[in-house]
Amino acid sequence: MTSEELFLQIKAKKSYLCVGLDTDIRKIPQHLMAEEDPVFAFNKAIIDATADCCVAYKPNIAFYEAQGPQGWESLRKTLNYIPDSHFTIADAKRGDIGNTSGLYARTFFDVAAAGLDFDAVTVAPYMGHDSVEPFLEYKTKWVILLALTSNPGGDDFQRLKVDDKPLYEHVLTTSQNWADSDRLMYVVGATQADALSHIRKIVPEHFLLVPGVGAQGGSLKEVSRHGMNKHCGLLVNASRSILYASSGTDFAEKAQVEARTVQEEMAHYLSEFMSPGIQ
Ligand SMILES: O=c1ccn([C@@H]2O[C@H](COP(=O)(O)O)[C@@H](O)[C@H]2O)c(=O)[nH]1
Repeated sequence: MTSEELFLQIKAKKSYLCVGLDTDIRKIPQHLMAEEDPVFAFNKAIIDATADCCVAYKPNIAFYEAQGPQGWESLRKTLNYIPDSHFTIADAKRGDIGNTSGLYARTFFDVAAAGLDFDAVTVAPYMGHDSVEPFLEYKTKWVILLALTSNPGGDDFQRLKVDDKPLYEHVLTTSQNWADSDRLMYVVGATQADALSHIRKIVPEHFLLVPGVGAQGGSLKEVSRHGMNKHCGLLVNASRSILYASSGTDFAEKAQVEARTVQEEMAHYLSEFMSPGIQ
């Protein structure tokens, strides 16, 4: 999917919500455990309930890998079920020496390899340009580099000063010099909203993937105020607050209510903070 197509979806739905499919087999409502593939049954119901409210889905690969071969199969079925209109992100946080990164890229981008065809994958930047290039070789795909993450330990290294600038700033500026840097997005945690205005000056056009609203307590309003650009430029992720809004048979209904509430708030911010605003 191109960024123009993504922006069209954002405008049509008045939403920049990414639903995180962090499906924990231990949290799936009991009645689904009798299904042949409980994880897929859960995801299917969540996708049916939330597709109108969001523009992207982000399965976190850890939740599927932890289930072994069955988990990879649930992931493949889930990805195939997501409507083509939605941007898909493999939150895998990969990155290794070049030839190994090449295999990670194949895993998530080449349908003939592992049966997966994501639009984007999250990548850790700290092994440098040759660890990221193999992902960027897929010319229709996106790489989402970790810049300033939402967790408390994110500050341990990412805000350390190197040549008077925080390390995350070097990630942003150095990666801008790489080939195909127009197909980079960046992860910035919602809990790091104080840094967003500064980050926007460094990468004014790029999309930011912003996890950390909902369960982690980040403010959607502050993220939108400081992070939005004229093409919205934000994908704000919520996982647990939507997936586990209820643990009963009404889980999908409650997930829809939660996703709709976030979408309505987003519609408001698109009018307020996106210049010239959305009609
Ligand atoms: O900085 C980061 C990078 C990734 N994540 C991931 O996003 C979701 C957040 O889940 P919630 O339940 O909405 O808190 C999860 O998959 C994380 O691994 C992040 O939180 N922060």
